[in-house]
Amino acid sequence: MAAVRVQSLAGSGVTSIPAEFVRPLHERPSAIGNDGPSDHRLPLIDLANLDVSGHLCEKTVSEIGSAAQQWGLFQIVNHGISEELIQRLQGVGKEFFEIPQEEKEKYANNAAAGVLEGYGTKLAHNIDGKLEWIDYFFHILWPPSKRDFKTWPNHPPTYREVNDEYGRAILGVVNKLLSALSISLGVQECALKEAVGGEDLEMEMKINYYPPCPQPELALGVEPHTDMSVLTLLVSNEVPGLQVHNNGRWVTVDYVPNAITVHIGDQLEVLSNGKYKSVLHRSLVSKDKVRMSWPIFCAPPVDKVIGPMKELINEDNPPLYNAKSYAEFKHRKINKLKQ
Ligand SMILES: O=C(O)CCC(=O)C(=O)O
Ligand SMILES: [Fe+2]
Repeated sequence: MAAVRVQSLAGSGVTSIPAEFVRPLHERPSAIGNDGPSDHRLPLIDLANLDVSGHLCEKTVSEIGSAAQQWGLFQIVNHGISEELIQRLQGVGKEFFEIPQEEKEKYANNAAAGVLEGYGTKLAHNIDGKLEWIDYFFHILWPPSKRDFKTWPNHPPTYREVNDEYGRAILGVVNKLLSALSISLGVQECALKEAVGGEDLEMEMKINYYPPCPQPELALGVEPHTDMSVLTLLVSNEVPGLQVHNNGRWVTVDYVPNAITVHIGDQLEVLSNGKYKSVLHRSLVSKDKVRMSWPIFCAPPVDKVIGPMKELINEDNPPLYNAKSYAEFKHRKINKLKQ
């Protein structure tokens, strides 16, 4: 049976949301502790001076390191990716979601069978069977040898070239961030990149499409989670919705034009032996606007064994995490098994 798409449901003009989308009281956006004042500004880091003639600027490195420790999430500006390229990326993603439903269904994935690439809608596999107000598109972006163009949108025709260009540009930013995060840990500049597979590092593109929701106060776009990745780099359209959990409350991430939001993922928490925090985050939906976001998940190849970096372990700092292959980590996380 074909999945019911949230975009179709929203487009059918419903004025109340089906029961599966109604979150329990404590999860709702307005629950106590969920709507605390955003008095804390999330770190916004200017990368303009990060790399001056091959030397990483100490001040910027320390800003990145502190943000990774205290928040596990930060926004970066002057990252070197043009506004024009980000707009083109968003343009082709938006165009895909605007094609007729039956055209989109030609790309349907089969998440239940483990085929994640393609067009999808989350199936309920959380304990209370709740659904999320979101459809998505997902495909491997990097390395080029792992791309399967059959799973990429053919429409619009420029989808491939724009994503290729954006992927290459993002990889440059990822490399710089991994260098800065290594230095801030006190290990060699190339240490993290090597630990996550070097040139075999993989990047996955997800396009999140959150249709307008008649009862946004009862629903969630994406429920609270941490990303399994090393790093996630995300751009969104102008509609806010992403929230991060910090000091016992949810803090909304402001929309900053042309900024990229960087999440520390589970693999970096493990590699840093807990110094960097994999950030708990979720997203809310809007009553009358479509929200879209484009996270890129940077991950090790599945056979890469990830554990706390040896340089960080000594008598006073025992390893806090077990080493295991990324495939094993994913299996445990998806099946909610102990790591
Ligand atoms: O849409 C967002 O801002 C966040 C989405 C997210 O957390 C995810 O897709 O993993
Ligand atoms: Fe996420």
